Amino acid sequence: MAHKVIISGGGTGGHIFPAIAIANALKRLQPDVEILFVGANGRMEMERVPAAGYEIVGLDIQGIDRKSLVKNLGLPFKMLDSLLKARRLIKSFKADVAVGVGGYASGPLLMMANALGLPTLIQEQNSYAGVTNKRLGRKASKICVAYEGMDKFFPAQKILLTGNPIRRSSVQIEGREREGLASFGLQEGKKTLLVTGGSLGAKTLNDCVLAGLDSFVEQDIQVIWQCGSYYYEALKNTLVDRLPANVVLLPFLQRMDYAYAAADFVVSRAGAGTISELCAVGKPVILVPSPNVAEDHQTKNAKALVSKDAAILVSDISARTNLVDTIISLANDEAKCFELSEQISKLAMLDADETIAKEVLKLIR
Ligand SMILES: CC(=O)N[C@H]1[C@@H](OP(=O)(O)OP(=O)(O)OC[C@H]2O[C@@H](n3ccc(=O)[nH]c3=O)[C@H](O)[C@@H]2O)O[C@H](CO)[C@@H](O)[C@@H]1O
Repeated sequence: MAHKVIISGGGTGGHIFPAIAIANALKRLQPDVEILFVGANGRMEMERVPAAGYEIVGLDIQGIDRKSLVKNLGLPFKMLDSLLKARRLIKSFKADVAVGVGGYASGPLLMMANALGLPTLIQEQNSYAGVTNKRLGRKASKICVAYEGMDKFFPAQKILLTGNPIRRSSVQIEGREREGLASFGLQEGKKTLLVTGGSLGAKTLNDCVLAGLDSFVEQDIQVIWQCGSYYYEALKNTLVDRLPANVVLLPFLQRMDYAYAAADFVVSRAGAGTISELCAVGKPVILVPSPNVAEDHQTKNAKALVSKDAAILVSDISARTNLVDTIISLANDEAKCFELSEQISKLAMLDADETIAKEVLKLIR
């Protein structure tokens, strides 16, 4: 009989894309495996997962709103409702195993899977585990992590250092530079910078790029500027008639492989998935960690690289004064670019998707 795997979680690309990478690897290893995704209604996974060819069911669950306590009043009811729906889903799908990748839906789904005695696997992308994953870790059968030292958060005997699963298509850049540049309408032979604010975009990076446009023109640096869907319209309107020809402004990059292939160097938030991809493509990067994430985990992600001379860190608070200068000095420092590229490549863990998929299948057996 075909094995049945439930994969739950989402909220942002940082949780969704690893989940899809695990699903793809499961399918490669065992083509008749049946996979059901469980996400949170209204969140990005409800679009991205079907686009990747998988079925998804949504739970009515949300995170704690730290700004408005009133909005949290309904949370216990939503949690209860989600737990009951998770129970129905696990039973009707006849799941053999549940995988949690973090994000709102993985809490109730994995809690219920544990209560029903199903084996569970957690994939923690960051170098710092959040509250939900720490709690789920106590009962999980296996915990796949991407950074060393995670026994601070999880029982050591359950941990497996696998790296973050990445979509293989997003890092296949060999021989694609010309195609990548052409897809953005950019020229060959010029320095090209990719700016990415993670799956949602980043206001600090957008403000810095906006302020640096004249400098980039002056330095003849081409820019692929992924600003995030939320910020796109306002930026497009601000820049109407004055977006330099060497700058391409986009809300979201459908082809990360093209962007990575075209770029000589990168400025990025320090989301765990983007970092894992940057290790795989070996591009020099300046990381500007988001200060708006739980336990400041992006700074910890970034420092794990900086401690190995594999990235430059500019804090969010100093970015408005320092980032453009740091970009320009890196653009003109070939030796530094070379060193960063060498060091970051050493951290690549390319088979995380299959290693994790094998662990999932082992739990069934
Ligand atoms: C604000 C926030 O909560 N950020 C978190 C979120 O980041 P975020 O959702 O930004 O995720 P990551 O940086 O980990 O990964 C982004 C993913 O989106 C893809 N991508 C991105 C931009 C684009 O235009 N096109 C595209 O396809 C990238 O290729 C990558 O696979 O999850 C990460 C993993 O748990 C965390 O480390 C981050 O702190």
